[in-house]
Amino acid sequence: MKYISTRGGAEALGFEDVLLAGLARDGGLYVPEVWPTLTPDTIASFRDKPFVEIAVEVIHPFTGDEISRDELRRMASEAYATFDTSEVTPLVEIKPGLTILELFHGPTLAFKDVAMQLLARLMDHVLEKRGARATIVGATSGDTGGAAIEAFRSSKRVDVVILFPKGRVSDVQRRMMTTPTEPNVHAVAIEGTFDDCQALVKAMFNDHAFRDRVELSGVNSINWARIVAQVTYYFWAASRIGTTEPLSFSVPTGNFGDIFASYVAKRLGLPIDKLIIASNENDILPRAVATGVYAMKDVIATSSPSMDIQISSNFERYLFEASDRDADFVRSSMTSLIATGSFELGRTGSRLKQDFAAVSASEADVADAIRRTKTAYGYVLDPHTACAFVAAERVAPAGNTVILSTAHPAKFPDAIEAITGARPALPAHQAHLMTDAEKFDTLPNSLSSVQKFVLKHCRVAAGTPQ
Ligand SMILES: Cc1ncc(COP(=O)(O)O)c(C=O)c1O
Ligand SMILES: N[C@@H](CCOP(=O)(O)O)C(=O)O
Repeated sequence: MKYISTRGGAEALGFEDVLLAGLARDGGLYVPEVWPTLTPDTIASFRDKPFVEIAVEVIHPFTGDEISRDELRRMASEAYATFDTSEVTPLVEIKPGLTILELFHGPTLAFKDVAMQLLARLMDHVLEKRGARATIVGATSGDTGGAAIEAFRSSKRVDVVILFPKGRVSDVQRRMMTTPTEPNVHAVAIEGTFDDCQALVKAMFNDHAFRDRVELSGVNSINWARIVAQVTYYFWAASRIGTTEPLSFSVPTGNFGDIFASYVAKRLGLPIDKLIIASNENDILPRAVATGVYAMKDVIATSSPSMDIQISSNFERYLFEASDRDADFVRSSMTSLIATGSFELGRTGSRLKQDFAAVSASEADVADAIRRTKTAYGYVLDPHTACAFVAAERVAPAGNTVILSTAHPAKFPDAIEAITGARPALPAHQAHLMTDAEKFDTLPNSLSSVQKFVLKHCRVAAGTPQ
């Protein structure tokens, strides 16, 4: 299996190289040269398989022979043993036809653990094989950072620097990044927004001398392996719901990673009815679907901070597909976005409307949904999941709809307490979190400052022997 860049100007790479590369050298995102498919019989056989086996079947077509099924199975088994349930991502039917897919049973209580726990094992495996080392620089609006630090904190071959927007993540999210004490993990508060953090990361990838010097790698969903590992739970959900009718999925959306994973599941052959993009008040995607123009506004701080995003990285992967793989169109759209803050979707706009429905949930909608589901079903949604609940109520067709629950409500205790009057407790394994000492640096939104920090802290640049 080879991967090509959405901007058409980078060398095609195999899975292991794409895993380590993160962003393509022309600034684009990697996608498979050819989409694999799973047969209806294979998909039907998932009904009797545990999560790990489904993951192996879904991921292996993307790794090809570079990673054997047995190696993949071993790594997936280890990764998902860190979850608090053998089901990994259990389903809860709250009313007939409406099911919550709980993706928050991993160590940092958000859906990021599903991919990150596997990604860390895959990266260590490949680096070990090559006798190499890597420096990961990641951007987070709250959850990717904690998941990455947790997954890589015992890695001997990887240093991790995570940039988060100062004052714009919850206390629990921040502490998951700032309390680990291992010397290879570093959290940095940036004086800016998540979009600024993500732009800094992309700028470091596009500075080839820097990139090569630190062996830069990425764990944001710009990394193809993140997307692939997130495709697994769409198949898992369908296998457990067990209907032959296509399902609809309502997906809380920020960086367009998880919803793009649902699109990949559909391309692989999973029968899907409607894919619903659920945004908070940062409604760039619903506006793009409605108007055919992708136009940035200032970011608004909401009770679902992880989705306070304007530049949805993975939308580029979708544009590439919807334009029938027109790399020139993708490149000029991305150039226009950076230069002017917007671009016209052109003919991809009608495809977007066919492929997705999109809803923006206001803060009042979110609070109302959290109160109503608590009263009606005794179920407390986190604010991100509540956006997906609101979206499903508005546009889901008849039939079975799955709402992706991307975080545990205890990650956002202040927001939940303000809405319901009750403060959700952290699970026992995180009970120490709010009293542990914190360690982090604060930097301005400046590429040179962040690069200096990375150079100072990463072992590759320091010349530590392999
Ligand atoms: C809790 C939570 N829900 C939803 C999202 C949105 O996911 P994506 O960025 O893949 O669209 C995020 C951030 O990525 C998140 O942390
Ligand atoms: N919501 C994310 C933002 C980064 O998304 P990613 O999926 O590209 O890593 C976060 O919580 O950090």
